[in-house]
Amino acid sequence: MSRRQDVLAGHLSANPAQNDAVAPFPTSARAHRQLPRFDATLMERYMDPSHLLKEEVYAVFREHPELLVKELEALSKEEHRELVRRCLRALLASGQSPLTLLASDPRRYFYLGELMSLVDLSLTVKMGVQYSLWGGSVLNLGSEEHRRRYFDAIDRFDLPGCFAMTELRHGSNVAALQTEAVLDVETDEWVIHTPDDGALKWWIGNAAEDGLAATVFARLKVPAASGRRELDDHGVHAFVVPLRTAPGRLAPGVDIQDCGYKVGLNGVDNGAIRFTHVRVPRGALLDRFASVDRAGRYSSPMPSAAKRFAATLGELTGGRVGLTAGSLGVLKGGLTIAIRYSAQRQQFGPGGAAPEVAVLDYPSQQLRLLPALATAYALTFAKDALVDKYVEMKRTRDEALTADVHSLSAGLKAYTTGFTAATLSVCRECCGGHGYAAVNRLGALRSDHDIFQTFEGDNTVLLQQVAGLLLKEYRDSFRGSPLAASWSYLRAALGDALPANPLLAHDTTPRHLRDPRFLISALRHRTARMLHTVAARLRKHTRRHGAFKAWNRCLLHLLDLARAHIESVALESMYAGVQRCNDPDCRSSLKALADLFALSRIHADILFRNDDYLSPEKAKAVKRMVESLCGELRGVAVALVDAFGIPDHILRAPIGLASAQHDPYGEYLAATGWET
Ligand SMILES: Cc1cc2nc3c(=O)[nH]c(=O)nc-3n(C[C@H](O)[C@H](O)[C@H](O)COP(=O)(O)OP(=O)(O)OC[C@H]3O[C@@H](n4cnc5c(N)ncnc54)[C@H](O)[C@@H]3O)c2cc1C
Repeated sequence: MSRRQDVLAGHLSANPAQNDAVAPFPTSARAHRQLPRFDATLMERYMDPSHLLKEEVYAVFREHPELLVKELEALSKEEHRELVRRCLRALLASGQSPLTLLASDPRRYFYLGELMSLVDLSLTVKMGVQYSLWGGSVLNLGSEEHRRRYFDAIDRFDLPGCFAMTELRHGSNVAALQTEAVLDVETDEWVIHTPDDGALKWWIGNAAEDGLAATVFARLKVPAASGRRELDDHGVHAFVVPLRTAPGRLAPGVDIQDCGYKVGLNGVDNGAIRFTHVRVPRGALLDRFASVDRAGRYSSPMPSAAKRFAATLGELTGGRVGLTAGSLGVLKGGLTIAIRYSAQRQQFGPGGAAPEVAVLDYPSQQLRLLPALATAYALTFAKDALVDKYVEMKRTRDEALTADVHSLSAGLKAYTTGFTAATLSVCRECCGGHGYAAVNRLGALRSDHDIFQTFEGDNTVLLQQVAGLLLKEYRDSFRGSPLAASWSYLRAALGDALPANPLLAHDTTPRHLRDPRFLISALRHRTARMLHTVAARLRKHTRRHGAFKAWNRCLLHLLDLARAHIESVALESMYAGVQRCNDPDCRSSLKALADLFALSRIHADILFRNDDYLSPEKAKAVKRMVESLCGELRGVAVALVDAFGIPDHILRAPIGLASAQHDPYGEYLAATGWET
């Protein structure tokens, strides 16, 4: 035995599972109740009523296996971009019309984005740019005339386009953008101009190679109403501007540079754009919220510039809903790979004739993967509820619902993408060394997905918008205004923002700990308490330091508040989903997942102890219950990821395939070039 093996052997014998010769299974101290087995197909149908679309679009890739490359990161950016174009064209040729879906059946549109995320995230993002952003801006910010002119060509990808908002110097602070659109009243044209390098449009998807046109966000300037020589600056508005006169040929006054290789998503052609006095007709202004007449007079149906700006950005919520769905697709893929692999990967055992233990039997592995699985389910229910609200908002144009969807889409996008990014690293670690092989995809998924936390609203900035809206609702609640649907729980909870009653704070019985009424009210209590205290802190600091400084003094508290709110909303969506499920076996697993989601959040947040909402014994009981639920769910964990219904030809990671459950290493050996 070499010295290295010797040291290793010494280390191994200290492993409690190895030493526990009497009862090696389960590997945790307690035996767990077993959840009833359920039919994974039934669960899939329950979770995913649109599975027919899944079969339809995944069939395209079964018929064209050449579109499914194993190691996308080995392609040059040019090869990868070409592959993405071919995938998109194959989808369109199969009869999909993404922009039509976005306009008339958003549920299916968002689902399509989620489905494409495991084909190739570059494809999801390319489609997001083309349809949610470029198409969405024309649809939602333009008039009927704009829609008539561009809709079909965008849908067919005959008019690839961009959403050119971000500049070199400003991303999150959209109001500070510097690109100009000045009206030349004599020629009745806008002059689009980049005043300095800080205003170069940067990171613009579809710009480097394909984009023929773009929705450009620029400061609208018209001759001053007073008739003086200077211009009135009405702030940032959206304009349709041609970028190329034909593929490969830039329009006059337009310069574009490729943003080059990125950390991921190299199948998307991001570019930087300079405009030098580019002239477009006055009708190029997307004029749903503001228009300018032939004489150069500006008017807007909105009561204030701030409201107009908010309405303009608010119309772009569809992109965030799409990113939430795409991020969930990746989360489900990562968990499918890690959980299936962990269920068949064996390391160590009690010795003798007993087999080695599957790594998923170790409580440490369970604690890393199963609360994450519970979260994936909770966020799926929350996303479905958001999509329903989005559909309803589009139908009714109700103002309160619009505010609700705006805030929920911002919060869920931030929470989901942050959670997925963190969980992909956990999944990689849980697969050990083989998780690091490119062919097993976790690395590429992690790199490609990472930027979901930043684009279409940086997560830290988005969470602040959620906190801001919560505070507004809080203030309104004192004025007796009705609360929007997602916040309505706060009215009851605000009265309950004081420490819990001592009897409840000490109840450690399993029945109580797994009672949805307790779990929902615990998360509600936390949000209400945070809201109450941060509102008081803000009031105090604002008097002394002014609003901007006061906000930033409370910033961490505000971010916690927004996350707490999203967790409350997700839990309530999930319990509603548990109740709707008719199959008792599926329902038992869903209920266990919901309980685990809630209890793991309570366990992780010291506020519940600081607040005496939980006594010390109850906090320990919560921890034990989290571990116990992980043990219970272990038996159905593989079925729960099978129910995500990701076909092997789409998942492609050899260690995570359904077929690898019968032959753990066969696919992997074949993928790495070994004959078996
Ligand atoms: C691959 C890729 C594709 C993209 N595609 C497009 C596209 O097609 N069209 C487009 O217009 N843009 C696009 N973008 C740009 C993207 O939308 C911006 O990067 C994003 O909005 C963030 O802006 P920023 O980069 O200026 O970051 P910044 O706002 O400068 O953020 C930097 C850091 O500061 C923090 N921060 C900023 N403000 C605050 C605050 N108030 N409080 C606390 N912290 C704060 C952020 O959390 C972050 O950590 C893309 C970017 C990438 C990388």
